Amino acid sequence: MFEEDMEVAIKVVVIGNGAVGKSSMIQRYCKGIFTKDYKKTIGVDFLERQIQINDEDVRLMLWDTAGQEEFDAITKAYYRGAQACVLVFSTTDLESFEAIPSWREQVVAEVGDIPTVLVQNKIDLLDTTDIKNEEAEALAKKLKLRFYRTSVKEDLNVNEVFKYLADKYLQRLKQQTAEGTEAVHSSSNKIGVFNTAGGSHSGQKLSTLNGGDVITLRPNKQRTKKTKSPLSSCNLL
Ligand SMILES: Nc1nc2c(ncn2[C@@H]2O[C@H](COP(=O)(O)OP(=O)(O)OP(=O)(O)O)[C@@H](O)[C@H]2O)c(=O)[nH]1
Repeated sequence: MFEEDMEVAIKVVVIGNGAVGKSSMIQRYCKGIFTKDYKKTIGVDFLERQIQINDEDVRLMLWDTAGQEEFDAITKAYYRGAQACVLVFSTTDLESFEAIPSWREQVVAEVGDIPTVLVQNKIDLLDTTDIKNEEAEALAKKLKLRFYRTSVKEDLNVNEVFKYLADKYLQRLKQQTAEGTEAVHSSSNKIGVFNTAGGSHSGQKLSTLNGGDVITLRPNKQRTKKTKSPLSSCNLL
């Protein structure tokens, strides 16, 4: 479907109140680890992982935004250019559940209706929850979002969340391609393909990564035919 040697890169923002497990989820997915310590995210972190969806190489760039209000101004800027979104609340934090509609509104206001999932994390602690299953499901239905229950601690359903998003994103991309849409977009909230040549993004300008104004499609000269370990492409930037 896509030209050979093209690589699809998707900027995914992981959003939700503080301490719901956003950083842990990204670490689990990209590095395969879980730590009990809570270290509040300051501003924004970014990890990446490469996966294959139907023989297509997809690079997921996972942006970890702080859930704390004091970082609002910084994190808002990082929504720009997001192409998929994980909205997370915690099984043990009713407020984080109640905050989901406003997080969703904020995302839609910044980047439009991008592929999004609703995630209830920490389901290993279901015994202590004040959030009823039916309520969570009703919210997902109301927001028209796929709903996953995860335990980052037990490594439950984390892969599924990101696979679903990548799938959904590719479907939309293919649909646009089939409709003859240009793959170069001038608006940050449209679907596009990043030029990922160069491997790590640390040298790139943030304006490009952030969905600055232009997302271009170019050959990725660094791509090899070798099969990579899924965890080998994780870089902490
Ligand atoms: N029991 C349990 N604890 C978890 C799970 N996921 C994360 N935690 C713990 O929850 C705490 C907060 O996790 P973080 O990943 O730092 O939360 P965050 O959402 O990134 O927090 P901010 O950076 O403040 O936005 C940590 O102590 C984690 O170890 C889980 O699935 N189960």
